[in-house]
Amino acid sequence: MTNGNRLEELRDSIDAIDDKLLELLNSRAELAVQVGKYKSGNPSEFYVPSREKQIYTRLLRENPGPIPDEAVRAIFREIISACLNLEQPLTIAFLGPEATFTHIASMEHFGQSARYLASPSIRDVFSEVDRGRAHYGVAPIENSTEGVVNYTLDCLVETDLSICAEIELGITHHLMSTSGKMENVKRVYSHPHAIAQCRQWLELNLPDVELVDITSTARAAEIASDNDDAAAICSELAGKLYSLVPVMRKIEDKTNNFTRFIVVGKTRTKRSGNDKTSVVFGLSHAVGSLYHALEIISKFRINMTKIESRPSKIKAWEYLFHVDLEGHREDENVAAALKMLEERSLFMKILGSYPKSIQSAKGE
Ligand SMILES: C=C(O[C@@H]1C=C(C(=O)O)C=C[C@H]1O)C(=O)O
Repeated sequence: MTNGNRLEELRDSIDAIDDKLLELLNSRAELAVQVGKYKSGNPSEFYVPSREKQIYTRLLRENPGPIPDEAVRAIFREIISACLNLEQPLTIAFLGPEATFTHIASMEHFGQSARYLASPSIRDVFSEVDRGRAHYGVAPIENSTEGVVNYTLDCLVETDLSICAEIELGITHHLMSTSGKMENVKRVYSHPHAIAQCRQWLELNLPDVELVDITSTARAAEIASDNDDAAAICSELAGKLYSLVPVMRKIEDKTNNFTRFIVVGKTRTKRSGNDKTSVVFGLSHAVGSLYHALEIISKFRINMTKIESRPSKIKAWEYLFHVDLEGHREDENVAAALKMLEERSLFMKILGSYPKSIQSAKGE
C-alpha cells in the first residue's frame, strides 16, 4: 500500500469516529433535556455543580490516555455547557471588564454556551444575581500570593446569596504592548495585585519605568493599546482582545500562583462526596472564645482549610471569622459541629457547601 493510500484510510477512519461522536453527543444532549424536565422549572435549579463534579471525577479517574486529563476536562466542559444550555440558557455575571481573570475563570467553569455579563464591581456581581438579571455570579475570593479579597467576604456576609461552587485558576502574567519591544516601554499599567506578583521581575528588568495601578488587567491592556510607550501586565486573552503582542511572557515571580473564585447563586448545592463548607461567625470578647469555637471543629474531626478575620463593621475591634471546612453541611459530623458552633456564637451564617474545585491549567 502506498503512503498516500494509508493516509486516506486513516482519515476515513477518523471521519467514521467523528460521525459516531456526533451521534453520541446528540443522544447525550437529548438525555440532558429529559433530565431537565424532572427539575422544578426554577431556572436556578438546572445547573447542578455536584453532579458535574461527579462526572469529571469519574472521567479523569478512568481516562486511559493518550488524551491528557486537562484536555478531557476542557472537552467535557463544552459538552456539559452545550447540554445545560439546551435545558436552560444561563447568564453569568462576572467581575469585568471582558478578558479579566474572573472572565477566564467563568468561561473555564461554565463553557462557551453560557451568556456572560461583565459587572463593574464585586458588589455589582452580587446585585445582578440578587435582582435576577443573572443566574449566577463569579468573583475572586483568594489569591495564593496576595491573600483574600476582602470585598467578596463582605458581600457574602451582607447578601443572602450562597456559594454554589469554587473555581481554581493558575494565574500567568504577560507583559504586552503594541510593539512587543522592551526598549519602548516607559510605563507599565496593571491591577495592583498583578504588579505585586511581578515585582521582582520588574525591578530586575525594568527598574526605571513608572508603574501605574489600574482597576483591572483588562483595562490596563486597553490603555496600553492607545499608548505606544506603555505596556500592560495582563492575560494573553486581554492582550489579544486589544491587539497587543508579548514583550515578555510569564513574568510572575512565583510560578505557583493560583486564584480561587466563587460561584454565587440562590440555590444550595447538594453533596458531591468531596465538598467544602464556608461559614462565618462572630464571637463575644471573652478569654478563649475563638479557641473554644475551633475546638468544636477539631472535636468533630473536621479539617479546617482556611481562617480569616474581618472587622465586624458594627463595633470597633470586633471581628467576624471566615472559616472553610472539609465536608458538606449535610454530612453528619459537619451538621453537628455547625449546630454547636451556632449555639456558642453571637452570630453564624453558613455561606455554602460546594464541591472542591478541580485545579485547572494556567489561565493565560
Ligand atoms: C443533565 C443535567 O443538567 C446539567 C447538565 C449536566 C450534564 O450535561 O451532564 C450535568 C449537570 C447539570 O448542570 C443533570 O442535572 O444531570
